Amino acid sequence: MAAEQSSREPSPRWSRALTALHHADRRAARALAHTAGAALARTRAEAACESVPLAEAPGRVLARDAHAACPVPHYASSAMDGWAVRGPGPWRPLSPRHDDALPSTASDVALEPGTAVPVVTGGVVPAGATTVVRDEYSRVDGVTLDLAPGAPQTELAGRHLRPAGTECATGDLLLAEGDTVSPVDAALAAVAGLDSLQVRTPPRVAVLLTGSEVLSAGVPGPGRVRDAFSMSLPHIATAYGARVGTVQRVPDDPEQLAAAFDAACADHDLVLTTGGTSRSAADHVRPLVHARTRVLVDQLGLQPGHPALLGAGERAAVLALPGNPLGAVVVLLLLGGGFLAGFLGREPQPFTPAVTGVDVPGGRSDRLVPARRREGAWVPCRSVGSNMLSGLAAADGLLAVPRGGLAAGGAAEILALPW
Ligand SMILES: Nc1nc2c(c(=O)[nH]1)N[C@H]1C(S)=C(S)[C@@H](COP(=O)(O)OP(=O)(O)OC[C@H]3O[C@@H](n4cnc5c(N)ncnc54)[C@H](O)[C@@H]3O)O[C@H]1N2
Ligand code: MOO
Repeated sequence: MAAEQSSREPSPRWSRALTALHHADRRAARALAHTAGAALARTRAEAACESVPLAEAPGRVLARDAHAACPVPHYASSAMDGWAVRGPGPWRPLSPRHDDALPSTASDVALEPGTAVPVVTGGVVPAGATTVVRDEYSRVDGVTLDLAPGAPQTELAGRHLRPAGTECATGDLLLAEGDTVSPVDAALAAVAGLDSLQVRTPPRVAVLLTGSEVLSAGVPGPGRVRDAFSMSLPHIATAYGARVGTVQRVPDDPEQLAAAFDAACADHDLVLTTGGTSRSAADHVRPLVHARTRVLVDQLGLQPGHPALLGAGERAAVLALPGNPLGAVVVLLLLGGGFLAGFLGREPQPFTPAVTGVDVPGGRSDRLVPARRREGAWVPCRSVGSNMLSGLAAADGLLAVPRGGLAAGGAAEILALPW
C-alpha cells in the first residue's frame, strides 16, 4: 500500500522517483530497498570506483570491464617433458637434453624441418615446432632422435603442444562490469597480465545501537540485556559487501541520538539503528527517522520485524531495525541485503524454491521463520520468537510462511543466510 507523504517530510532528490510503502509485504519492501540502494549509489558516481590489487579483489564487484593484457596462454608451451620437433621423424637434436633445463630454454630457437630441441613441461616451444614427443616415447641414437619402438603415432599429432592465445587474445573481455570477482576470476586476471581491478567502492555502513538497558559485557541482571548486535550486525553488513565504519552505543536520549545520527549520516551511505522503532515514550528512533528522512518503508506486513523503517536522508539512507534480536537480523537480511545489493549494482539474492518438511501453521501476518534443511525439506527451528536467537543460530535459512501456513511436502521459499 502506498503511504501518504506529509508536506513537512524531507524529500531528498535521490529518492524522488521511489514510491513509499506502508505495511509493505516482504517482496515489495525488498524490491524498494534494492531500488533505493541503486538510486543512492548513482549520487556517488564520482567516488563509486577504486582500484584494488588482485589479492584484494575476490568478493568485490567490478566497476569496469576487465580486458586481457596479453594472450592466454601467452606463449606456445609444452604439456610434457620431451622434445619439440618439426615434421615427421627422425630428427636431429640441436642441443642435448639437460635435466636442469628451465622452461624458457628454447625461446630463441626456430626449428627447421627435421630438427628438435629438448623441452620441459610449461617450457617455451620454439617457432616451427609441429609436435612434442614425450621423453618416454623418444629414443636418441647418437645424433638421431626418433620415436621409440611401440610409441603411438598420436605422438606426432601435436597434442602436447599448447599454442598461444587458445583461451583468449590480448584485449579480449575477461570479466564484465557488475560481476562479483571470484577467487578464480582474480587468478584469471593475473594470468592475463593484470595487476589490479577496478571495483565498486563498498557502501559505508554505520551502526547505532540504542537502549540504555543494554550492557556491553558481563552477565546481565533483570531489566538489563546483553548487546546482541555489535558483534553480529557489522559482520552481516560486511558479508553483503559493505565497509563498516562507526559502531556506536547511544543512550535513550533524543538529543544524543539525533547528534549521533546526524554525524553518522554525514559520512556513511547506510545508517543502521537498533531499537526504538516502537511507539513508547522511550522509543526515539521512530520520531527521529520521520523528522530527518523521507520514510520509504514504514513498517512491514511481516513477523518478526514489523516496526522497521527505511528512510531516505539527504546524504544517506537509514534502516531502523527493531530492538528484538531476531526481528533486527531478519530485517537486516531482508531490507539491508536488498539495499546493499542495489548500491553495489548486484541483483538482490533471490528467495529460492524449497519444499516444506512439516505442516507449518499460519498466523496474523506473513512470517520469515529460521528453518533447517532436513533430508531435502525445510523444517522450522525451535525458539524463533522475535526476542530469541537460538533458532536462528541453528538455522540454514529463513522460511517464508504465508498467513495461510504451509503444508508438508508443499512448495515454499527460502532466503539463504549470508554466513
Ligand atoms: N505497544 C506495542 N509494543 C510493542 C509493539 C507494538 O506494536 N505495540 N511491537 C513490538 C515489536 S513486534 C517489536 S519488534 C518491538 C520493537 O521494539 P523497538 O524497536 O522499539 O526496540 P526496543 O523497545 O528498544 O527493544 C525491544 C527489545 O529488544 C531489546 N534490545 C534492544 N537492543 C538490544 C541489543 N543491542 N541487544 C539485545 N537486545 C536488545 C530490548 O532490551 C527489548 O527487550 O516492540 C514491541 N513492542
Ligand atoms: O516485529 Mo517484532 O521483531 O516481531 O518482535
